[in-house]
Amino acid sequence: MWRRELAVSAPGKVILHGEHAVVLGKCLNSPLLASIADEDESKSPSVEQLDALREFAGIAAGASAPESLATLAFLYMCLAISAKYGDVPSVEIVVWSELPTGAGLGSSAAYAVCLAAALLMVCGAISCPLQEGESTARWTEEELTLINSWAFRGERVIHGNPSGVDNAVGTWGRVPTLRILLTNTKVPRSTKILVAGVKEKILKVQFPAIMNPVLDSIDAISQECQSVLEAMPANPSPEHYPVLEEFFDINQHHLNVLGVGHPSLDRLCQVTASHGLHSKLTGAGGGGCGITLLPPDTSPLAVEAAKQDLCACGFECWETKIGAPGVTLHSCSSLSAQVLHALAQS
Ligand SMILES: Nc1ncnc2c1ncn2[C@@H]1O[C@H](COP(=O)(O)OP(=O)(O)OP(=O)(O)O)[C@@H](O)[C@H]1O
Ligand SMILES: C[C@@](O)(CCO)CC(=O)[O-]
Ligand SMILES: [Mg+2]
Repeated sequence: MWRRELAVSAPGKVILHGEHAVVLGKCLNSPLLASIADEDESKSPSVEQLDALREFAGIAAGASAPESLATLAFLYMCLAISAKYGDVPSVEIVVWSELPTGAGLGSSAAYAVCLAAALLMVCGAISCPLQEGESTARWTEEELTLINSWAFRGERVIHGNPSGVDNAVGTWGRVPTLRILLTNTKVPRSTKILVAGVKEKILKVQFPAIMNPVLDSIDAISQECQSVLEAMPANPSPEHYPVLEEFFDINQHHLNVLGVGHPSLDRLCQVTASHGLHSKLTGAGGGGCGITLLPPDTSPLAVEAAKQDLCACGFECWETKIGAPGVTLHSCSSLSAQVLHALAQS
């Protein structure tokens, strides 16, 4: 029997500005996202399709356990891709994530992007770009667009009403820009429920006039932040940062107004502020992760002290840079021992 082992990876994401506003039609100014809006089949899967799959898999309506949503997304993608491009051959799929799931870092989109790429490749809808002897390879722009559109549909299963931002980052990646501290409050939350809560709040009779200006302001912050980042040189100097820090502070307050804050995130912001650093939640909020901007002149001692205080709150933090390549195909022989070990345990 012909047998080949391949690995597909996709990055998670950190949203600087625009979470929630993007679901409500703001901030969609990137050509990547325009391609999502143009996607004819972006309304699928239908409610009926999902009901039928739930019945088939014995998953109760409204079930939100991670396994149920992951299974449903897999079943939908596998069947819909088979129906459109020809049968998915017999495959064994092992999934493992280095990202914390349900914490605001786009784990659901990374999962959907990897599944889309793997399923489309095994049924021949996209090529297998890895040549003999290569350790990694990426797909063509046209193939990435197809991967992204199927990942978006997978996201719809897990998340209900995704904007498409997370799967676009998982597919195309992002160039490195800023140094940040990424903190996981470890407070679990569901993106689906938080996004639905914001929608409900905005639709209340008296609220549109109150909430729409908040969304407009978040949109303006995203646009201004983009202008500042575009004007920044590769090695930015400290004077570019005060305005970015103010954007963080203002947006964090706005997100609290939308109802997606959490006491753990307030604590995170207070702790970092006591070391002169500015933070905001990232992703859907309600717990999960926060990001702290680290300007180039931040003293290493201040970063260390902030990390210690955050860990003392029971949080976990990493110093990192925003930026990663998008979905990538790897030969199994090139995977690190740590990844191979994790896959063997999955
Ligand atoms: N490695 C994985 N294996 C299986 N399912 C996964 C995996 N990673 C994520 N998921 C699915 O994604 C769900 C979490 O998605 P959710 O959108 O709530 O959080 P997130 O994507 O981590 O954060 P955000 O959407 O705010 O960036 C899980 O409940 C599970 O169904
Ligand atoms: C809250 C949200 O804006 C970001 C989740 O990472 C949802 C989305 O864009 O789909
Ligand atoms: Mg998600």
